[in-house]
Amino acid sequence: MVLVLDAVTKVYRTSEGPLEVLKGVSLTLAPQQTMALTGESGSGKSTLLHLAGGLDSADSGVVHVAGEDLAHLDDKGRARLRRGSVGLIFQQFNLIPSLDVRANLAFHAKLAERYDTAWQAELTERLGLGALLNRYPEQLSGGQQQRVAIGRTLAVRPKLVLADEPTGNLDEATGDAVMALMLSLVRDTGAALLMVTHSPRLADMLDQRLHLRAGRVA
Ligand SMILES: Nc1ncnc2c1ncn2[C@@H]1O[C@H](COP(=O)(O)OP(=O)(O)OP(=O)(O)O)[C@@H](O)[C@H]1O
Repeated sequence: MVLVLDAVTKVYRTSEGPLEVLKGVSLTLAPQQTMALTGESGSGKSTLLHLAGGLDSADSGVVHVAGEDLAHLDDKGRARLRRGSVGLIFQQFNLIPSLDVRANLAFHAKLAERYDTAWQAELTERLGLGALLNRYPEQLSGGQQQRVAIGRTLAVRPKLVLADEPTGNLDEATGDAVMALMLSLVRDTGAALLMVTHSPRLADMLDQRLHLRAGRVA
């Protein structure tokens, strides 16, 4: 399994007192499996994604990513996992403004020492970025920026891709095109995908759906 969550709980401390956001969530994701995470606003979807990506830690329960128990990793270990095994794609594209498209695309792969010229060229072509390599993020449309963000993530060939409303900032036609590209690339690399979405239509494009209701699997 690429991702295992077992009886995971998460409580946020707020000024109004403790807020129990995840109340014992379990799921497993095998290589090449794609899963949509749906649920109302506030049901805990992003929190779950952050725990799976080692961006935050659970209060109880087990989170295993690519065979590693996150509770046994220190900050350095979690950072290593995020660089190598886990790819994150967010609604905001989070490109580096001072780097051109070519350098943005290569950034994570170089950090992780996984830069592969042939794969980089294939990603550039399949994402339709060949003519844009010398541009800077501010000179790109939203759909183009998200294609760069997807290429940057998949350049590393992560085992697990975590995506939070990856097409949430795009119009429907652009979003659908970006989604189709992301799915075909994820499937070709054999990665598993966990994607938060509000859209039942987008959820239907994935193999499975997990619905959260008030911090529990519904
Ligand atoms: N760092 C935090 N501190 C306190 N409360 C938080 C924090 N992050 C999230 N919350 C609260 O936890 C609950 C779940 O948030 P989360 O972002 O996981 O929901 P979501 O299902 O992803 O929602 P949306 O669909 O609106 O993005 C919400 O009530 C939110 O206000």
